[in-house]
Amino acid sequence: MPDNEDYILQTINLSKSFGGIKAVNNVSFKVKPKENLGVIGPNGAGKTTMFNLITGYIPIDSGEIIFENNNIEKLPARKRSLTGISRTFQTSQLFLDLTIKENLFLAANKNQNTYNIFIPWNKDKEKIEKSIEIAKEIGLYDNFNVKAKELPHGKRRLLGIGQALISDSKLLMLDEPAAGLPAQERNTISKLIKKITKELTLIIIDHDMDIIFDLADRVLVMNQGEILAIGDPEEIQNNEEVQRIYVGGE
Ligand SMILES: Nc1ncnc2c1ncn2[C@@H]1O[C@H](COP(=O)(O)OP(=O)(O)OP(=O)(O)O)[C@@H](O)[C@H]1O
Repeated sequence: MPDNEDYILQTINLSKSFGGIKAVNNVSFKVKPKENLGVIGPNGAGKTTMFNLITGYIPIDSGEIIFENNNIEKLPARKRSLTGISRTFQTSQLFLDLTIKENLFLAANKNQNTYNIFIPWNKDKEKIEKSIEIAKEIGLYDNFNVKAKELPHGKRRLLGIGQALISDSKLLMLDEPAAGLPAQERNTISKLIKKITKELTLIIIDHDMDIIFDLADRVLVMNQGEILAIGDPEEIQNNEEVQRIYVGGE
């Protein structure tokens, strides 16, 4: 059995109910450093709730979350993000009236105070350079001074990923980054994710199996709050129980 040190993230019997619904029920899994873990499952399976529990956006009912050998389940969301966990949301969290430059700069400053809007642009050379570097990485440097609201949907998603990336995250958690985008843009996002996660650990939720099977080293399948299966992409594609829950589905 490998030591805990071999894992960047571990959940142990993680559970959360909403009223009578067991949204996440005794979920235990481990993620290795730099691994890409895909998370799939039908609507309502508990995928986003699991993200919310790991990132601290909602409190757990019971269980443990261990990140780099430290229990983090009692830390508030902001402190978890400071340990190196960052995420995107299904719906955009951008400041639409601000430019790409400003959105990235604010995200870079979240260590001081979650999105401190009073930090003047031009005062922090290091963070400006980081914002430029990330804008180039996500392919948006040409739009650096364009307001987020003027960007098409696909570019907004890229900016959301840029915001998550800018804070030196070790574990990047992406919740349906390509949902609702046309095939070509999904492809662009998928390529970008592949490029940026070479040195990072990734957990990605998506309904697009092409994206998941292309990016993931392992795939975790959730159903009705529980883990139905976890394994390498081929194993999961051939798993009869997994096939059954998708029959007539997505
Ligand atoms: N804040 C909440 N209050 C009440 N019920 C909730 C809440 N959040 C989630 N649920 C319920 O918990 C269950 C799991 O929902 P969750 O959003 O985690 O599923 P999901 O797998 O992410 O689904 P989708 O693929 O549609 O995003 C569902 O039955 C959902 O209705």
